[in-house]
Amino acid sequence: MLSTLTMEIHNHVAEITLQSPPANALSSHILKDLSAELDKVEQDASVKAILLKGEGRFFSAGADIKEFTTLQGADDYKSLSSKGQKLFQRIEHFHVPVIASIHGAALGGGLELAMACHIRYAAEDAKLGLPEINLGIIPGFAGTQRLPRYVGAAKAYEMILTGVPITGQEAAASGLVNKSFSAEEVHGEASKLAAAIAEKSGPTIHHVMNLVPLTHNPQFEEGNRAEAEAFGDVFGKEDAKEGIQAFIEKRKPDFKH
Ligand SMILES: C/C=C/C(=O)SCCNC(=O)CCNC(=O)[C@H](O)C(C)(C)COP(=O)(O)OP(=O)(O)OC[C@H]1O[C@@H](n2cnc3c(N)ncnc32)[C@H](O)[C@@H]1OP(=O)(O)O
Repeated sequence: MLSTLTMEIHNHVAEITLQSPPANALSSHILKDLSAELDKVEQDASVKAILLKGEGRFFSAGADIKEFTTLQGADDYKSLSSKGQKLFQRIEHFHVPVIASIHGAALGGGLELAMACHIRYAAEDAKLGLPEINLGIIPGFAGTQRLPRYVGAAKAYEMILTGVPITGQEAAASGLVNKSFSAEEVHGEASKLAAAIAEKSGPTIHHVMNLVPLTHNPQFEEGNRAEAEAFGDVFGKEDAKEGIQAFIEKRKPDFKH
C-alpha cells in the first residue's frame, strides 16, 4: 500500500507530514501509519519534539467520509470512534511534545488530531472546526471532550452545533491555537519552535510531558466512552446516511428528523 505520510528526523526533531491527497483525510490506513511512526519515535531516544503538518491544501479535512460508506453496523461505527480516540489519547500522553502546524483546514478529525497535540500554530486564514453536524453525525475522536477545554463550553456548543469553522486568527484569540501566522510563515515558525524545544534537556522535557496531563479532567475517559456510544448511535440513523451521501454527491443534505 502507498505510504500516507513521511517522517524525517533532524537535530532531535521528528517531522511528520501527512501526505494523503486531496484532503489528508484520516482513513484507517493513515491512522495506522501515524501510529507506526509514533512506535519508531518511541524507539529513538534522540527525538525531543515532533512537528506534525500536512502536505497539499490542508492540514487535514477530517475522517475519511468516503470510507464511512464501507462501515457496517453499530460495532463498526463505535470502533471507528474508539480507535481514533485511543490514538489521539496516545499522542496527548506522548513523552515528547507534538506541535501541530495547521494550514488550509483542520476540520472534524483533523481538528481533533490537532487538539490532541500539545502546541498548535495555525495560518491566519486556516479553517478550524467540527462540521460533523452537517453530515448528520457528531464528532467522534474526542472533539466533544477536548474543544470545550480550549475554547470554553459556550463557544464549543456554538462550533459543534452550527458546524461553522473559525479562522486561525480567531482560533488564536479564543485559545484553540497558541498563535497564528501568515500562511507562508506558519510551518517555518512551528519548525523554529520545535528546534528551540529540542535544544532543552530530554529528561526535563519528559517530566513536563508527564506532569501537565495530571491537570486534565478525570472524567475524560468516561466522556470519550460516552462520545463513542453516541457516535455509534447517530451513525446508524437515516440522517447520517443522508448527510454522508449528500457530501459525496456534493449537495445540501435533506435531514428528515
Ligand atoms: C470521527 C471523525 C469524524 C469526522 O472527521 S467527519 C469529517 C469531518 N470533516 C468534514 O466534514 C470536512 C469535509 N470537507 C469539506 O468541508 C471541504 O472538502 C473542505 C472545506 C475541506 C474543502 O472544500 P473545497 O475547497 O471546496 O474542496 P472540495 O472539493 O470539497 O474537497 C477537495 C477534495 O477533497 C475531498 N474531501 C474533503 N474532505 C474530505 C473528507 N473528510 N473525507 C474524504 N474526502 C474529503 C473532496 O471529496 C474532494 O474530492 P474530489 O476532488 O475527489 O471531489
